[in-house]
Amino acid sequence: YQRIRKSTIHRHGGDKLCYGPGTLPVLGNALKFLQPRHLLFDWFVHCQRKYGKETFGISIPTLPSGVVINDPAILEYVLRNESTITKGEFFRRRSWDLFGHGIINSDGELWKTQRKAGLKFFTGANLDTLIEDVLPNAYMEIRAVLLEAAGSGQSLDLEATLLDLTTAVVGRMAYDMSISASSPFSRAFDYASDQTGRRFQNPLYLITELFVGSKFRSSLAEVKKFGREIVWNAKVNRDERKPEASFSGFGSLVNSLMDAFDDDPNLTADAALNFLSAGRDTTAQSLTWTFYSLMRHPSALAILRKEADSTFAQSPPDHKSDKEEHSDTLIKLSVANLQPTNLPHAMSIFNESLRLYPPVPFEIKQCQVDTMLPDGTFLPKGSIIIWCIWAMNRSPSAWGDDADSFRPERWLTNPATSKDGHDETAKLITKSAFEFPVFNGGPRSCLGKKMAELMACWVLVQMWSEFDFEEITGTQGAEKERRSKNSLTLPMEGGLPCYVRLRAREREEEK
Ligand code: HEM
Repeated sequence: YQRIRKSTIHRHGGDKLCYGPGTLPVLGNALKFLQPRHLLFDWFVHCQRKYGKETFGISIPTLPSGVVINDPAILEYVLRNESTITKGEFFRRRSWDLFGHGIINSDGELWKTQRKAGLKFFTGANLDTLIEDVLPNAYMEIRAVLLEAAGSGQSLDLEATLLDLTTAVVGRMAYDMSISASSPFSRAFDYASDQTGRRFQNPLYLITELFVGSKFRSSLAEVKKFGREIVWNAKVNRDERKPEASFSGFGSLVNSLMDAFDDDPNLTADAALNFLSAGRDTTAQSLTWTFYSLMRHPSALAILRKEADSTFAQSPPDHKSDKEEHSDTLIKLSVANLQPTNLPHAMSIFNESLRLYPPVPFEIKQCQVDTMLPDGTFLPKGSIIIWCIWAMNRSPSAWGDDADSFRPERWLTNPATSKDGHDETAKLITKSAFEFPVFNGGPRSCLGKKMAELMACWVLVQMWSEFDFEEITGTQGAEKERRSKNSLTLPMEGGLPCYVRLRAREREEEK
């Protein structure tokens, strides 16, 4: 009896482990996982509301048994025990083809080496370069597209535009390369990411891919080819001793990675691709959902603009030409003036959007040894632990009865008292990484959190100061809550088609 008990998930103290609603006798939760992604999110939210913080079991035939956790204290335990509760084989097998030896996929020494190389990259000096040089230059390209759309009245896909921006920024910062979001690599990466995400929902993916996997395989080949190009480009730069190919500024990440891996091209290529994918998709998607939220909540937009206008008093930009230097055209922003103390309302809007639409909506870890969670749930070696950030972030016990509503004020100590909702004494509330796990927590917390927050504030201030965006609704289902399409992250299904106009303030002045 003891042997059987040690090989199954159970609760100490005699409490029975619950299983999610709709669990079937033999199939377990397999059918739930085959559903479209938004229905799976709904199911996790339903479970969260039914069981609160209680851990519950999940079972899918052919897969290791597992539990879903919902309690920040248990999540903290899981994330802090990185040496025994790791990414593991379950995750690695599914994402190997895309992420290979990269940081997202690795544990132990391989992970530590990449983490150290990454830490060298996210320095204060590099963040200054990002905000004062790389981001303004990359933005001038997409600003030209926005001005053209505003002039012609043509719609554009704002998600694609924001992805262009983050791809260009991460490409320049990390690899000193111009990368375009519409390149064959980017399209291949997008498809491969979608298919990799599906592997986590389909226990029979190995069989399915035998029949319908050829596009996936060619996309993976394209992605790997691009990884080799990054390394080749870095080597050329180093051999030519370009002054910027050093350990600070442009391209410094790939230099640190090559150094860490003794110039091994395969390891460096995998590592480089992982940083690119970790940084550009998540940031573009977080901005897309934030713009979407602002278009649907004009009062929050008014507060954002009030804060930006009063913090960065400026003359309206000259729209006549899109060829000027960014220094003549854009609001001058530095890392120091993009801090949350300076822009609490902008950060509250970004956080609230990240809460409702977390770019990494699920996480999975695997126990490398028999594990006892703090609530007495026993997990034999090999069990998986899942947490659904999408559902945790909508928990009424953690966020109140209005957890489903977009309400940036919940992030402020001094919720708006003035008539227009903008309060200059407001301060941003901080939450622990375990209560608000959008950037993960513990030793594997996101390395790019500060970079993402700075980019978000910069883009929100700059773009909304100059432009108005109007979501195109009326197409099928567009007026309803938008959904995410399948992926490892949270792209919007159908993108975010919008009309762009010069901000009304400027239009009024022009009349
Ligand atoms: C809003 C934007 C972002 C969000 C929501 C986000 C979220 C996350 C999450 C949840 C993880 C943990 C993933 C896992 O272990 O399964 C992570 C890890 C990571 N993120 Fe981010 N991220 C963002 C932006 C960035 C940026 C801009 C970069 C860099 C350019 C970056 C680099 C990384 C790296 C390197 C890791 C791996 C850390 C490790 O395993 O030690 N992230 N991020």
